[in-house]
Amino acid sequence: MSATINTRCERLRTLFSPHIRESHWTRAAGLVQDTHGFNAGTMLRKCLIHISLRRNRHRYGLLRATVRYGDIHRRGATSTAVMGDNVKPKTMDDLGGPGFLSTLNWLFVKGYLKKSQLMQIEHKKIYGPIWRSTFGPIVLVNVASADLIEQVLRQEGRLPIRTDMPHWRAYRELRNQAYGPLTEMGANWQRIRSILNPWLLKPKHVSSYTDTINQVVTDFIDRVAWLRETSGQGVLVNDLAGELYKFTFEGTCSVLFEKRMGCLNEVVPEKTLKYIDSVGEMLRQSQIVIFFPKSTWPYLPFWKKFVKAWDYLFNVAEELVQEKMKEIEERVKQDQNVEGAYLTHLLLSDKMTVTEILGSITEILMAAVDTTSNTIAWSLYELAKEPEIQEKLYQEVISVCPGDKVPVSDDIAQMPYLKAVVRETLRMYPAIAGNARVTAEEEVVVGGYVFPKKTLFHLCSYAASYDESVFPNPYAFFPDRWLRGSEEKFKQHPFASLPFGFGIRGCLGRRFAELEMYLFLSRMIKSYKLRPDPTGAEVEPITRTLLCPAKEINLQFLERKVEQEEPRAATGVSL
Ligand code: HEM
Repeated sequence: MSATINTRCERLRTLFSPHIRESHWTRAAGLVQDTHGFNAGTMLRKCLIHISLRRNRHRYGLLRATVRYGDIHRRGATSTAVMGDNVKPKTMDDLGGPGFLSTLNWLFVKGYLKKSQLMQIEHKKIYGPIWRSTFGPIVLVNVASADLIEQVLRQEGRLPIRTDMPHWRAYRELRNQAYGPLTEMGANWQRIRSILNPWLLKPKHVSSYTDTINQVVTDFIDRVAWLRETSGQGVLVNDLAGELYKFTFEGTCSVLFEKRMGCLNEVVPEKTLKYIDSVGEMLRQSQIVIFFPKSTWPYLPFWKKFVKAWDYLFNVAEELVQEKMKEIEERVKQDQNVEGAYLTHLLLSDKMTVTEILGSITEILMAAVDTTSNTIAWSLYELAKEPEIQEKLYQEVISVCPGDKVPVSDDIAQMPYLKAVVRETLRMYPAIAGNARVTAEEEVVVGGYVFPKKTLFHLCSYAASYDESVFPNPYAFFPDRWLRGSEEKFKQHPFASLPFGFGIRGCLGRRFAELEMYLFLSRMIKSYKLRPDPTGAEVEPITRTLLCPAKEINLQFLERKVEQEEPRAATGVSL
């Protein structure tokens, strides 16, 4: 290494010594030697990116990380942390972005409160893929490209934190309830995830839920027939997302508690309807409460509604837990076998207190229902608009499961197009349009900026999954882009669409949700041809904490066995 570079190295080392470990430094210095002719600024960038991506080095290698960084840099996505020899790293204060008043203007005057997913795209156009914004007491750093999302996630630390969710946690403190996987943090979060994970994430356990899920799918198919006849002029199903909500609630309760709730009966129990309303209400109020400082919450009507909704969600879960405990006690008394499904395993394992189980079950049930039902609703909505894609899916399903054969989990492994349909739906309609991470353990470098510990990063998943440079023609529903061997799949960035999140803090219900969606779609497509709402109504997504349809999705279900002439004369709509 030349003397000049050595001197510069030492100067940079002094400046960044708290952030650079010896091993990182040695490696970065080696790189400078390899690429002589680079100036000290380039070297610094290499050092920083090396540090920021160090957990990445085994998988991608330092060279690729550096090349990636170079790409971002050339596109003007980040600002260099270097100013000749006067090296001054850029910080959060150097980031552009809307202040609090401007944010209020965007949300309440320009009307983005309900479509904040689109605000990600608009802000990215204005500020580039990294910007800072202020929401009441909260300052966050938004990252909206696959590269930058990767950089944040690779530095999430040993015990990742999504956000500290002060209002959700405050409810639990108010009512003396335990935190569940969504709200818990640190070592206790790790402990409860290690107990909750096996029966929801291990493939062999998840595939054991196939028959239970298939029974619920059968009931839903019957319900579709009933809805078409009673309220759909023989063909329509109105408010599909609402109907699917009942399906996922029933499916989740069957798997978690081995209990049928009667949600798919002709008359839906009052309790289920109230549960559905309470989840909606809690998510709506949650979005508003967070804008206000914690000290004002007790005086806010939004907070009271938020608390009331959570009370109901906890009450329903508590009843189910109590019931299961009684059932187990009875069986033990009668010397009967007490094997069972998810809740039974938790209760029998003795690794969590009953209060902890209640905290976790409430959150799991809440997290399971909206996410999966909306994703299925969007799949059906897109399939109805695209008869060719639907036909391709139908042909795949009947080639694996001809005649009356009901698909089971092993069959799904042979249905790549079905998986691509779900993947594409999740790209276009990610149930969580914006994920988050708080980098609690260390300072991090993202996009060439140095951020202090406890920075809250907003991962703009929606904007990233509509990035034209990763997904050409991003507004088109094109499942083929996910097929192995397709040209596009080859170029995709693995962090451009992460619908179930990432790493050890990733979705607890991913495998269960996927199985439920695959079984549902494969069976529905075998039974019915889908066609759009005869009125031609288009449905946009809105953000209500989760991404949801802005209005009812109504679709036509044409029976396949007795193929109907389409379109139905009564509708007068050409398809
Ligand atoms: C299509 C369906 C679903 C989608 C798109 C989805 C998406 C997500 C995402 C993006 C996260 C955040 C992960 C991260 O921060 O990296 C998450 C977390 C979570 N999900 Fe899901 N989810 C779905 C279904 C489910 C189901 C069915 C369950 C339960 C059976 C569930 C339970 C959870 C829980 C408990 C967490 C919190 C995990 C933690 O913080 O440790 N989800 N989900």
